[in-house]
Amino acid sequence: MTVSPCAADFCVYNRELYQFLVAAQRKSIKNNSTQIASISLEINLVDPLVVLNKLAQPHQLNFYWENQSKKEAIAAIGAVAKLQLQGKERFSKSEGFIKYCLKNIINFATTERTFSKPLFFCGFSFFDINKQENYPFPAATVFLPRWQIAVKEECCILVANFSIHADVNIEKILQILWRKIEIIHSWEFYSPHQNFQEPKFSKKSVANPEKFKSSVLSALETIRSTHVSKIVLADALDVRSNTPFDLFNSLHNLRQLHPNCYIFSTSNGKGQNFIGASPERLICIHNQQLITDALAGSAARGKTPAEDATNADRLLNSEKERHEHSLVIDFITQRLSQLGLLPQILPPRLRQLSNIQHLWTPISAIVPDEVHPLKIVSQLHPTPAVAGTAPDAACVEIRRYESFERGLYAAPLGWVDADGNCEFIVGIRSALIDGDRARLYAGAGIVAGSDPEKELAEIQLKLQALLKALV
Ligand SMILES: C=C(O[C@H]1C=CC=C(C(=O)O)[C@@H]1O)C(=O)O
Repeated sequence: MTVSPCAADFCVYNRELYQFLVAAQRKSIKNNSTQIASISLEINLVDPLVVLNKLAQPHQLNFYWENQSKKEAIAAIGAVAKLQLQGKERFSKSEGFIKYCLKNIINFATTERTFSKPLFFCGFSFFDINKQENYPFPAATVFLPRWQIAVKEECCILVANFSIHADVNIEKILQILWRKIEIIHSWEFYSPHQNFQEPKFSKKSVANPEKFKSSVLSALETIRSTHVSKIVLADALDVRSNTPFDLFNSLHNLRQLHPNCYIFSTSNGKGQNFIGASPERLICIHNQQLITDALAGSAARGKTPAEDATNADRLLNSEKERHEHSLVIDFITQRLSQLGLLPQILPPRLRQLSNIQHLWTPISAIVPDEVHPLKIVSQLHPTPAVAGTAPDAACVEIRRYESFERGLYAAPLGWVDADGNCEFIVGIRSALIDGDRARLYAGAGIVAGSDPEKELAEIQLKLQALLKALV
């Protein structure tokens, strides 16, 4: 067996770690409560997606997150603590659960680097309650993973979380830890291959194109005759493959095809996964500095630089697209102000993706200590970018027009740490994968002046970008 320099360094920690775990066990016995020992170590550089692929078991919860522009990727595998629930109070109950867990976490950190603390991974559904009885994900899932492997700018940190109580064997925990690091290090030079095969799928739109266009016409009538000024209508595409979908290769394709989107995946521990490549950040808080995106209003990328510039120009100057966009800015600034924050609207710009471009206005604010990230998530979700205006009334229309359960589509997905840092995206451009079946989702904002034909084309463009990655 070859011992890498990094592995040799770990022996230095062995004694300290042993003492740390013994102290955690004493505390657990004294308080008559389970403690969570969270150990963070810098390890050799591995690709978290490779670790996810090799380590994750279908019966475990897991989570994958990647942002190439920030040089960040995280894989979270297994759960030492989890909460799954539904209902109106799902955000506040999730916040309570995280705070409760944090009281029992004791940290052993050998590094102060980014992602050296345990993160709580969260996945919410669009609605408080999923009406489809057998929808495979609950309306809220929060978990503290057993293994968290994160890369930030070429530095790889492993966080291992262990439940400690009177009966655990400390020597065995250390053995499990060192053995796991050894295994993870053996994947150091492993990199996935790009794998764009000719699709062998059968495809079926859940609502056929004619039905979608007629829903747009009805939505326009609602907009004309009521106080609802925007409704985001989505469509779902069901795809069936000859063989089970390969999650790992699909995620790898997504990150190749959409380098400036957030690549994500979350599993329910029962074999179903929800994956995607989202351009939309709901909130990111780093050292109390919050940033959120107003993202709405779309145009295709051009096939030539000249066509691209014309499309961009048309988008920037379209009254209809700017109105659709401004509804999102107004809502976000209003909701942040209601929380006592002072939102600053940054200059508008374009968010240009591989196949589509959007109007984009980042909004920033400082978050006081007492405002938990999930409070902000609950205030912002759903924004008019994915629901409409006013969101509550628009949601009633969405339930009326869409024949499928949105589930995790267009809902908050992300992580929170103990210091109030977090990042949540909106789960758009996404798919629910179940063996050889996938359901792909995409939506478009309908406002006065929307053309059913163009809205359908926008949705198809979004679905195609996702479909291309699935293998
Ligand atoms: C609801 C989706 O996109 C939203 C985000 C950006 C642009 C949008 C639009 O122009 O309609 C949508 O509001 C989706 O892709 O499923």
